[in-house]
Amino acid sequence: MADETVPTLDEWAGGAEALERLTEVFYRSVLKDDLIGPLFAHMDADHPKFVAMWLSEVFGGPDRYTRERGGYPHMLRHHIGKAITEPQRRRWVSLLMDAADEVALPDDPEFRAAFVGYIEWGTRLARSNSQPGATPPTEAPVPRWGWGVAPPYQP
Ligand code: HEM
Repeated sequence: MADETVPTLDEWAGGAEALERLTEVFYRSVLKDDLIGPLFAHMDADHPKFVAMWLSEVFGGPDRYTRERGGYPHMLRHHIGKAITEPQRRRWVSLLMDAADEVALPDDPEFRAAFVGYIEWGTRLARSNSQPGATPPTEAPVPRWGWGVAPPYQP
């Protein structure tokens, strides 16, 4: 059973609003980036909102991406065949971390460790699922990410 006294990562981050601010700033810099900008040239204007919904659900918030956007299968379809390279993955991570600082997501060690842990995991899956001939599972729940070994420090 979840420990009710420990906030979710979504709550700690500031909820949907904070994650939307994050993805707005992030995709603004992605679009200007030489290495990964071209991959996103035709993205939906609401793409930042959809990715914020995904992140909020992963981090323990409401299951809006599953209910309103098609869940894991829909997200997966967007990565299939994109042949994301390791330098592109690293740039994606790096720009997201810059955006996290810019919008002032909580910068305590516990939150950032959990946040970067999911982002490393998720981007490595996105890269491998995007390779030609990849056969990732086509059905799966949206993953749920928690604090791991270091919940918020409470003296
Ligand atoms: C934790 C890592 C990642 C997450 C959570 C994530 C999440 C998502 C989601 C939710 C969508 C679908 C949005 C929708 O519902 O319309 C999407 C699409 C996409 N993602 Fe990712 N992604 C990740 C990593 C990456 C990486 C590393 C790249 C490439 C460097 C990438 C490239 C794309 C592209 C090109 C699309 C389609 C954009 C379009 O609409 O044209 N993603 N991603």
